[in-house]
Amino acid sequence: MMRPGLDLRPVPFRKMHGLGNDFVVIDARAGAPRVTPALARALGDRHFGVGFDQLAEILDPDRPDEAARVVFWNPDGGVAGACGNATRCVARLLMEESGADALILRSERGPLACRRRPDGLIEVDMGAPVLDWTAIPLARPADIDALPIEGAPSAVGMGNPHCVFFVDDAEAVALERLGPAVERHPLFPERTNVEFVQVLSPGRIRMRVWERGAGVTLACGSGACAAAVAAARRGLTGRRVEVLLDGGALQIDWRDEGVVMAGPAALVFEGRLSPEFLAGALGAGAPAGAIGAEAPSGALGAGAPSGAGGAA
Ligand SMILES: N[C@@H](CCC[C@H](N)C(=O)O)C(=O)O
Repeated sequence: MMRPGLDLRPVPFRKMHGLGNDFVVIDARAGAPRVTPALARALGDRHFGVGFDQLAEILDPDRPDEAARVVFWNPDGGVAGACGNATRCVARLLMEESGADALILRSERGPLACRRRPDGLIEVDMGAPVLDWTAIPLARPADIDALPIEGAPSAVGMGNPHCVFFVDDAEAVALERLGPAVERHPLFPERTNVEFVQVLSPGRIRMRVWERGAGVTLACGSGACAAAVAAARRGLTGRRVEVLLDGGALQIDWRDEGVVMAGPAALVFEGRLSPEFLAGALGAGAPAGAIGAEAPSGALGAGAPSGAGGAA
């Protein structure tokens, strides 16, 4: 039921995916109202909302050489510092909009150079891996190539934390049981994404993933980058690998300039969030500048990072 006197307008959105890692994309450029943690949680509900693994919010750039800023929300209402698959989706949209074959997006972790390859795949330089325990972050000093956790996983940061286990058979891993336990392991003060990796050959790995703030997903771009870095550091693979995920394959190349990921980006549908849904999602109201605010001002709404234990 809509609150009396609340004037909400439908909010356009797109549904996209990269290898089945699915996203709602909201364009909040040009002073359009901002996403709030409450909206992200309501919209992320696959029964009462639209459902997504992440919500990508596109914002105006603050540098002339960049196309846009992008904020990634998890369905728990927290903000993630990186999302490789959603970065490709946003890059595809903005390349189609501008006609360019290359552009720079900025996320919480910094600039991300994106380009469309001749084979149609979208390539993103995800930046250098974070290998310093304080920055991943870990709660205390530890060997990042053999953490003091059963199974001796690796820790790698890609703008978000990842805990990578090497296993003999990725299909046999009890992801739904182990994922949530490792996500909240005390060694990871901001929680962590969890990857289980089976090395198939020096150029190919199989990976299954449990995402922080989202659960089991069909693919994770930053996780594939982290897994490739962890495997190469252990000498199990070269620096160029194909990563086989439940939703398909990503190509990862750990170069001097950064970890470069290539994969598809698909548009599924476009829609509009109804005023009725927005009123229910926003409950007692939204802050100025946010979707559902009665007098949008363009002010930035801020969500707590998923790592800070969820959003307000
Ligand atoms: N699906 C993403 C990663 C999403 C972020 C993650 N859940 C987090 O909280 O860090 C990807 O493709 O990288």
